[in-house]
Amino acid sequence: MAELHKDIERVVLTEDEIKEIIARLGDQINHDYADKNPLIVAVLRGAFVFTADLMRAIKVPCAVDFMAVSSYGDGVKSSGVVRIVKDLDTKIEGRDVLIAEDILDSGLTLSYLVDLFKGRRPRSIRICAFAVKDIPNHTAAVVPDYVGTHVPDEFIVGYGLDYAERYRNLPYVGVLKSEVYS
Ligand SMILES: O=P(O)(O)OC[C@H]1O[C@H](OP(=O)(O)OP(=O)(O)O)[C@H](O)[C@@H]1O
Ligand code: HPA
Ligand SMILES: [Mg+2]
Repeated sequence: MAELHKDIERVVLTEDEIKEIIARLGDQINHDYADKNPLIVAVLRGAFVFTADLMRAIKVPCAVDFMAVSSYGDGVKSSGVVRIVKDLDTKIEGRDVLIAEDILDSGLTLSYLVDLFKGRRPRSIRICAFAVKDIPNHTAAVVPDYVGTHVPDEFIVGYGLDYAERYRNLPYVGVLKSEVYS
């Protein structure tokens, strides 16, 4: 277990727990895409760590492309507006698209991307979310096809997830001490 960063209140997912999640998601995807050649779309920046691990657990032929969007900026709350920073380079018409996302929180980012991609006429479109935040009395507009784990309704960092671009490099997921952002 890596040494705990001084800004982390507590660990939510250890490195070992993350490994188990990746192995399970890989098994599910390998089963469901056995005769397919999916295009994995990593949603940058947050999903780059998760996607790199997930790709190595996927044994079927697959390709990867990157879509960079941003809605949180340097804060802990969504701005409510999803900004495209970088679009895909791949034409997705007729492709089996699998979106790899680090976290589904308000659901705004994923519902925006699904709507955008649907207009490009892929053969299928599915979502693999590493973490889904359990927000009381909130029903997200999208339901992922593959869910790594559920996380509590707190701002978390690590394993690709940032606060103001920091902490993405932590190998575990943890809750940030509130004094860091308040
Ligand atoms: O469900 P939502 O409320 O839309 O939140 C989830 C999105 O927010 C984060 O991205 P962010 O905008 O912080 O960009 P980043 O990936 O570059 O950190 C995260 O990586 C997801 O993409
Ligand atoms: O809890 C979170 N942490 C980091 N980035 C995020 N983007 C949405 N929710 C979160
Ligand atoms: Mg972010």
